[in-house]
Amino acid sequence: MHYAFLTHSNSSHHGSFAQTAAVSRTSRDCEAPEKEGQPFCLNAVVCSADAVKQRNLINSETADIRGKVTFDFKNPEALKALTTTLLQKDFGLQVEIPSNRLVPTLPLRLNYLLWMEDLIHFSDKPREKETKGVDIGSCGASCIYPLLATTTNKWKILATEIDNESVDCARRNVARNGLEEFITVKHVGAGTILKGAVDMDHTYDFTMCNPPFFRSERDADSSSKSRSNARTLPRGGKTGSSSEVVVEGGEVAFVRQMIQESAELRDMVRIYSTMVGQKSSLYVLKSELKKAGVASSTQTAFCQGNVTRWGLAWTFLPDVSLEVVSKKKKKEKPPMKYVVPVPVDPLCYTVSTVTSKLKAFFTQLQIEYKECKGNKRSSVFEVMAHKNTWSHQRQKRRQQKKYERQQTLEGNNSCETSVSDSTDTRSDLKGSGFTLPETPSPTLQSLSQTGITLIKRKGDEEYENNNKRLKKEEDESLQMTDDLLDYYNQTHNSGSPNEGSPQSTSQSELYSQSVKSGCIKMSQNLKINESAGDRFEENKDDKRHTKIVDNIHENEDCDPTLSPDTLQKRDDTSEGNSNSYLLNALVSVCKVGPDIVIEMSWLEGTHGRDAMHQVMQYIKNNLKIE
Ligand SMILES: C[S@@+](CC[C@H](N)C(=O)[O-])C[C@H]1O[C@@H](n2cnc3c(N)ncnc32)[C@H](O)[C@@H]1O
Repeated sequence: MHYAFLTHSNSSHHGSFAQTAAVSRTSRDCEAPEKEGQPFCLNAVVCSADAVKQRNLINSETADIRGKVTFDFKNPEALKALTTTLLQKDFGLQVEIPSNRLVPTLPLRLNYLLWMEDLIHFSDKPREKETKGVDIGSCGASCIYPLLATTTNKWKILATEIDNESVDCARRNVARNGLEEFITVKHVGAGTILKGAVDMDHTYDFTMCNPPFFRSERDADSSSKSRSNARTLPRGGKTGSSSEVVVEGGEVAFVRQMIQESAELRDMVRIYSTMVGQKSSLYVLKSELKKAGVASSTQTAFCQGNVTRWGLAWTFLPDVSLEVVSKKKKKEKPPMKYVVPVPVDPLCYTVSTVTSKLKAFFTQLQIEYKECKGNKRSSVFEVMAHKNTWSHQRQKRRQQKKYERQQTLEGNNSCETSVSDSTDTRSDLKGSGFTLPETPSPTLQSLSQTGITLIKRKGDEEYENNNKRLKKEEDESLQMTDDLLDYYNQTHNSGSPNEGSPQSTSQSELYSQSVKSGCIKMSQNLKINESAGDRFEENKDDKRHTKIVDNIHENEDCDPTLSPDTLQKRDDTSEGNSNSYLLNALVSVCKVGPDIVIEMSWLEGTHGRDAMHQVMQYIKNNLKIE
């Protein structure tokens, strides 16, 4: 007989619970594909379940026609025997569970504890201090959370419970495992959740709670009509007394009271948390948290097989950033990495030097940043950008130069037809007989932006070469624009361009021809790159290609003669509104062996990961340590 054991595979920094943890499925379930987004992977750890057999968990009547024996998950006695067997086998715990009490399913309990571990870890609690927590009103008869938490982490737990019978049984379970030094079981009155439970002379690292979810016996009955039709019936049998799972007002009322009491206790506890049984409750409770004025909060989903529960945590301490924990876990793709090159003076090659440079860039680019962590070996920031300040850098610089030049001219020249801006220059030039191509530069601009920052793909030589050539040609052509303007300004200031010398005509013709041929070449290149892009995207990501093409069109509208301000305004308006982030990412600077590595993990943003790539490119281009 083989059982599928769940192994936690996506968590945890300390690697505790890396051991096989619990059984929750039959071997038949094990063959079923995992649910999408499920944070656990089912490692089919094959184990001989002699102990399970010995305790008659296997109902031979449930053997199918091929003689395959299955586990009877509907049978509360079988569930109880399974849980106690696993606690013994995997954690060395001897646990008694009375027949009329809740049988804890281990994967869910472990999920919650692992999340708690992560929260504590990221809350930067000093390592040397022992971890003290409270298992509020949910120690139950088994005292499951305190037993697991102390066995695996040596945390000290105050476990509270209102039910007399459960309190007695929980105390026996603690004593049976010799854990009195770590766990205190406290009998509390029903009217209080936190205030009457915690010791006012102490501070705690966390509180946790698996509250009664239901407001009535009827709700608790899985076969009742109150259950939505969209939900499949639970596979497991019902265990537990109504006093354990039912509370007036259901979980929302229970947790609401908990939040209100936490607002009074505030900093006495670093992180408050609770499990939530229904997703709909989360929305209500999150607004309660807002009302209570918490400093930060986070939520997560515990997915195990068919059952999903949610975790909600909050803090009143401003230095505990819970959002970062959930965001860190949310990131689906590996972070972007950049190994900072060693400078001439290796003494400057430190995390703090790189960190200060990054802070300066963020300030310069108007990217908000919040330092989450900082020490000699690493620093972590959460960065938020509302607008794109890093694109069009070259264009903006060039525009700025032109402006400055024109301003100098205006200062020097009282001529009526002085150049006021590049658009005027264009029309003046037209009138003057110079042939300025109608809109050469939009194409160039579009190439500048699409070709360089958007079309670029790793590893495709043809692509890289095209981009390099585009960049070179663009530089040349734009340089010519500047030269032409210079030339025009010179001739214009010294008289009418119509009176230009043969030299001026030949220069303008030369210019016009080169720009034209540049444009033709570039449109060809654009096509080449587009088709290379097509090939690249064919089996990959159609959206990406659409995006490239969209950007080409968007950029074709771009007038190179726009003022730097107008350019910026255009960036601002095209890049989303003030309520949404264009980019929200985590940036870290870490010492990894001899290297200093900058990592960027995308969290969210209206422009996807492109914005993060662009900011990283900006850093690469500009980071000079000396
Ligand atoms: C859903 S059970 C959870 C039991 C156990 N922690 C587990 O996860 O299996 C909820 C428990 O909270 C207890 N409880 C309900 N209200 C309480 C309160 N105000 N203070 C303390 N315990 C309470 C119930 O008696 C019950 O044992």
